[in-house]
Amino acid sequence: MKKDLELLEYLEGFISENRKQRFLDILENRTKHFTVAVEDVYQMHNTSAVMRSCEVFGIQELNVIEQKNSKTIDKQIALGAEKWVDINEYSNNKTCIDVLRKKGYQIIATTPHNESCFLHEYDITKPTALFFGTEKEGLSEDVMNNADGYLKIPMVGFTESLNISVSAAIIIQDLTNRLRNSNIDWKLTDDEIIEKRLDWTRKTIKNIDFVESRFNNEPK
Ligand SMILES: C[S@@+](CC[C@H](N)C(=O)[O-])C[C@H]1O[C@@H](n2cnc3c(N)ncnc32)[C@H](O)[C@@H]1O
Repeated sequence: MKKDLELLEYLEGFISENRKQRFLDILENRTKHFTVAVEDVYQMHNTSAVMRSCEVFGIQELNVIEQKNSKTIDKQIALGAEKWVDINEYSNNKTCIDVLRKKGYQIIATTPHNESCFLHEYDITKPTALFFGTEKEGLSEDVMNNADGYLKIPMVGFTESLNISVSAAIIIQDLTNRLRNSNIDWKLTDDEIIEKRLDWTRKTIKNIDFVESRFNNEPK
């Protein structure tokens, strides 16, 4: 971590004060208390729109399960969000569930069908991984059967469901808003903040490889 801090200090010399401050301000609002997982969402624009909502509302990690398709991100829809959100990719839904459980998340399947919990009644105390499914089939049986709970946005119209990215935006906005107004310890740790500052600063400097090699070759 000491070396990371020295490197960060060095690299921050190559970006503006405004940029540095913007990173700090945004990181103040980032959280890993909630994470989002999308399962086999073959339409790239939907995954990209979900990622954009994660970025805008401060969710730092997006988990992408792709058992059937290869490309997941449409950069024209993501509008650069892919640069600031961490994407964890999985080729298997069970692995994704296992990894997230080990990290301490409860697995919550979002679904228009199951009425076990309405969005506004959801207890936000525990770290939660929110799973979203495809337009046609929704979430797989694997995820539905392994979930610790189900979450539903109440609907009063004729149509059976919302679009995945619309439902993700509604759920993420509601839950992160409640989180920010709670006493829950939801912020990134100091070490996580340093790691992201380093990552984002690296992504901002054009000739980063050259700049970093100069730091590494300097006598310490
Ligand atoms: C178009 S819906 C899938 C509909 C699919 N025919 C089904 O039976 O689940 C796509 C995804 O959006 C989310 N979703 C849609 N409407 C929702 C609602 N009212 N509450 C919670 N999630 C919803 C779920 O993650 C769902 O898997």
